[in-house]
Amino acid sequence: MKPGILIYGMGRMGKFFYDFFFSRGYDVAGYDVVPERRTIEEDKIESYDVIFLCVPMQAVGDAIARIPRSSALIVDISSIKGFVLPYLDASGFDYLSIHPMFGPDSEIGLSNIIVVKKSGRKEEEVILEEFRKAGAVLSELPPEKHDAKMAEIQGLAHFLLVGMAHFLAERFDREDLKYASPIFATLYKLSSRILNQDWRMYYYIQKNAEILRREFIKSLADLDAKFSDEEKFRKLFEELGSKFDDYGNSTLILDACKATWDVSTIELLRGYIRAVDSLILRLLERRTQAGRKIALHKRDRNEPIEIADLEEVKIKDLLLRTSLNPIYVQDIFENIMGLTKEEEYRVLGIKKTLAVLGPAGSFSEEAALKLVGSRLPLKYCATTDEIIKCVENGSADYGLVPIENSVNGTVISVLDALLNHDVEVFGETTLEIVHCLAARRYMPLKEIRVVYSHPQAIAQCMGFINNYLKAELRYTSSTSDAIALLDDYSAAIVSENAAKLHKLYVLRKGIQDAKANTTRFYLIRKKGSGEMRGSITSLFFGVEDRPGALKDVLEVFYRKGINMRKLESRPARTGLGDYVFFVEVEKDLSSEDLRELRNVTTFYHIVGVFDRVERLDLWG
Ligand SMILES: NC(=O)C1=CN([C@@H]2O[C@H](COP(=O)(O)OP(=O)(O)OC[C@H]3O[C@@H](n4cnc5c(N)ncnc54)[C@H](O)[C@@H]3O)[C@@H](O)[C@H]2O)C=CC1
Ligand SMILES: O=C(O)C(=O)Cc1ccc(O)cc1
Repeated sequence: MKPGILIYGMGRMGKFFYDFFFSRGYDVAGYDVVPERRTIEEDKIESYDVIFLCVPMQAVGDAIARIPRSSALIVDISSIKGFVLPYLDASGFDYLSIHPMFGPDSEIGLSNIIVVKKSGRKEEEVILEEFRKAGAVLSELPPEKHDAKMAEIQGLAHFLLVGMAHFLAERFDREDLKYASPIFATLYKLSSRILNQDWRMYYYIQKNAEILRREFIKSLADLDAKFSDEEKFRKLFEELGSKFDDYGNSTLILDACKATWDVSTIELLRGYIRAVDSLILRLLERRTQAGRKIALHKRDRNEPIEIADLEEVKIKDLLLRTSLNPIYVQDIFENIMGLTKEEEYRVLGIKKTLAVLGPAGSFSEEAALKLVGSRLPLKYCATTDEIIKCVENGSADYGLVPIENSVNGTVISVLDALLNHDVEVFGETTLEIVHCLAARRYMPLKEIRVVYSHPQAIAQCMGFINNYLKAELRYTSSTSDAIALLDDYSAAIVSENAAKLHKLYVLRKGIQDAKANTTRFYLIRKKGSGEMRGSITSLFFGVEDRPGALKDVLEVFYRKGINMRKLESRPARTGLGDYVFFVEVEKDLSSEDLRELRNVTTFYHIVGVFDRVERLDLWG
């Protein structure tokens, strides 16, 4: 069970952690002295398992005194521990003290988090693991060492930046930025970033750095002397250069380079866009490079290369942080993730494909994505016969074929093809079929003049059509044809997946008459390409043309207490009245079962032994 999380103090960091946990599916609430920032009132605080204390450092004593006593775990995120831990120690609460080494507008996945004190509570590990999963690097420092390190890391850095701004304030103005170099522009931006935040936190950071700051000022004076002497200067550069050698090719510099431009004319704006595009390209290369490393790392640990749920969370996270059109942003990032994944498949030598009934946006694709996330390239086929042939001839490793629908019954063509091709069933999955009425724009139902769709989809939605629409019905041979024909006064009946893919507006969802409309799919592979294992067996068999022949077979199942889930008869194609039977039984048939079957059939052919599959195991 995920712990319920209360954010106490909904300012900059509070809002950050609220969004962070919210997008990961936690029950999160916010409380603040400012009533408009609250999502709950004070009397509900007690019901949360974890309280993130996100008030300013000077308010910690007061805040902790006001929090109703409970068994909640407090999480302290303050910048300087010496000022706040005494209050937490005296409070009687269990607490976890961490220092997120990033501001609210930074990326947690590129950041460090220092763990300063742990209480040993189990909620602690859940939270820390969530940070790790997001990509943060966790390290540990006890409180005193933490504060000493922060004097160096933040105290000195902020001092230098504010010092530079202070010194230049009278002699430098914005206009001069047109002369800026990348290094200057970066420093200038960092000073502005600090100076435009609440001064109190920076004051506490400096208060913690007072002694070090004095030492630093003294060392600057010594340095001045070294800077005036060529030999001393050379020596200093060489010594320090060999110690500080992590320069790399920082994108901060790349960013600052063009960001100093005064982008007021159209030519400069065009140039600016070119620079941004090239920056995006460099970043995409880096993302792919990182993906490549992750893929190799995961292969060594025998882990699946991508977890689809994690991608969804990543995209949700991004959408929370932008006011750009979410449909485009989602699309762009799905593509970016696809790009990285393609690279991962390439480095790992994964060429496996899963053949499904296309085109993109089909129900079959939806079922496939449930099984493989986007870990496996899909091959879109025009017919189920094509899928089965692709699997048989090796041009696809796996296939997904619909075997029955709760409304329309067995898919006969698939059944027949399974008997006649060298493929085997190694799993099954089901998909709830939900039809949507979708259009190119939002419109009231009465404005729709034409509805396009596949005859089967229209047949499944006649109740809704008769009750709510006054539109002409036009049949198309596929969902994509229906979508291609749309204009501003027509709608199409399509899956939600297809509506999303084609950026259509979903006017109504779930318009099918039978509210439980489920399709069952078989996962197939080339015959003999894997172990046959599972609790369900599918088989064809033939019987002699005499009374009671089928009964004898069914009796074998009956006698052995083997439950039958499906029975179909198909013409044997050897003459009128000759039949082949297809059954699914709930057992992995033993050699003894098969021996008995042999006695009562003219032939039998096992198509598969399998279980229900939730995720397709790529490494198996
Ligand atoms: N801003 C930053 O870059 C970072 C801040 N931190 C730490 O995070 C903590 C919070 O900082 P920010 O989010 O920047 O502050 P902030 O000033 O943006 O937000 C503080 C929030 O707490 C509320 N508040 C004040 N007193 C309160 C009280 N007694 N009870 C309830 N709510 C109260 C305020 O109304 C405000 O909404 C500080 O301990 C800071 O050192 C840590 C890392 C980075
Ligand atoms: O972005 C930076 O470099 C910061 O320094 C932001 C920051 C401010 C306060 C903290 O306690 C941690 C990080």
